[in-house]
Amino acid sequence: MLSTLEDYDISPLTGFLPSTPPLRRLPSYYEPWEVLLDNFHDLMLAGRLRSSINKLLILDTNLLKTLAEYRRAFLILSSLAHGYVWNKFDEVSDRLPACIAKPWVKVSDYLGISPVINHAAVVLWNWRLIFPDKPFDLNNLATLFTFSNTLDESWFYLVTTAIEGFGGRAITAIMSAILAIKARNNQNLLIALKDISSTIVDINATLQRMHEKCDPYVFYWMVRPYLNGWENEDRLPRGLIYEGVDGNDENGNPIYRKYVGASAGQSALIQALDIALNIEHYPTGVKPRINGHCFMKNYTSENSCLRFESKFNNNHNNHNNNNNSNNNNTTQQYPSDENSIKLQQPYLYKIRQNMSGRHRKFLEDLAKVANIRNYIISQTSYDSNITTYSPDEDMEMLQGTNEIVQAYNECLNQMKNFRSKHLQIVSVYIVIQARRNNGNSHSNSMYYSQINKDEITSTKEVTSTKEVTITTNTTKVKTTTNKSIEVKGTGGTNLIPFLKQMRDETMAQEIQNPFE
Ligand code: HEM
Repeated sequence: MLSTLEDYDISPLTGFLPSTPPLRRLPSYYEPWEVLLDNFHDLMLAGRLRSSINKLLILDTNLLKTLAEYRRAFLILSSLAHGYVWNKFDEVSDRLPACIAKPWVKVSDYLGISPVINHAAVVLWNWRLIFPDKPFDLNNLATLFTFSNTLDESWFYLVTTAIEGFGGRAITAIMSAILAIKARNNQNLLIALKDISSTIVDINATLQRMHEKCDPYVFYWMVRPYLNGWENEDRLPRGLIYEGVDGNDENGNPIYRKYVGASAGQSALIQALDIALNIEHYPTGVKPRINGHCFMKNYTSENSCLRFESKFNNNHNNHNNNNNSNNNNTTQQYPSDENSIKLQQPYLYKIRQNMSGRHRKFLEDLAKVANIRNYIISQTSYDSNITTYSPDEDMEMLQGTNEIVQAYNECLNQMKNFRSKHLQIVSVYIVIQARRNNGNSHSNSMYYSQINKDEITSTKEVTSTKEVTITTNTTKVKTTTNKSIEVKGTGGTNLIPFLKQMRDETMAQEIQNPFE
């Protein structure tokens, strides 16, 4: 059973965003952190960000009192940490000094979140209202911090913040749908489904505005590098040392941690919609199978994959292979009991560690009660021969069910539209940018296009497949001689097949309307 939204730190008005704008300054004890953030860009430009951070004293996190203060502390420490590690004017650092690492781990523990930059830090807890007396709206939002000090980066976060702002409506409608099903009130269910789909329409319209003020070049080359984590990261193959936190292993070597960085894929809102609508996602290259055997490699438990088959025999398990560096036995993620958690897209589970603990708990609890699709299917099997209703009442019920099926399918359709638009965005903001590095310059950015060529640190040819891997300071691109390109996502995912499958799985849940 679900607790109250408040227990999950969700607002019926603002969803996963805090119900009041995030705190803009910590109490005076934490002024050294705040001052460093105030001067972040100047210090970086002057080549003094790292040396200034190195001089910080280790501050005591016990003086943080409220949730808002913890969130602000998380934003500051994440920004300073990622600025320290990925500082564009220096070599990448594989160690984070204790003055950041120790408080960051403590604050993260409190929030139930991994100590790495995430969607919550840059989107949920990184905004203010320009006119505080005016409503929450994309045209009334500003960011608190950006790495690149560009309007493009602000816009990238704020479009996403505005999307999260629809979370209040979406979650309220989801809760209404669940209550309506409990009360077997189809009229209320219909209203709730229509609310959900109209909310997704607004989300999609907002997503479309990304192009207005966020230049793909700026995003890819000046922003994205700072959002990287230290897992599946060529420049930090062992991860990052959190000094003063983990100590050394039995051989006396420092212990490294690995985490994936920030991605809007960590939006609890989108995952909540998927869960509520019973949209199921599977490992890339795997599709459900009604009866049969699982052909996936690395699965020792036959039970855990009975319902699945490999779609592409040799290209089926990118996400598993890429995302289990802390977990050698891939079967551990999936209970063999099919009636509990089904075999799911592992990356989506993994990135829940980058959501706050209470939001993660909401998704887990929601999954236990989400039954909209099954309920609607049960309604479509209504048999007029065995009811005692009059023919008129029968007809009314059939029409009602018909409308509910259509309303549910429309929700799926809007989720598919979201994913189609998102795929276009990813192509423009990532894939085309990655290709640009492969020889083409950017007309407006001579300086950076020059840097990009200079940044190429190695190329490796795999002669059998004619693949060339180009490694730069900011990305890794695998290309073939005919210029086709494979680009990785935050979690090391082969992102286009992953995102396309996510889109296709959305419509796979469409309910056939028996009344049409
Ligand atoms: C310039 C804009 C954007 C870019 C370049 C982008 C890029 C990506 C990439 C590369 C992934 C693959 C997984 C990963 O690397 O984590 C991804 C996944 C995802 N992104 Fe975005 N994204 C953008 C904007 C947004 C926005 C505004 C949202 C809204 C919340 C969003 C929601 C998602 C979701 C939910 C996923 C998981 C896959 C899915 O559910 O279909 N993205 N994104």
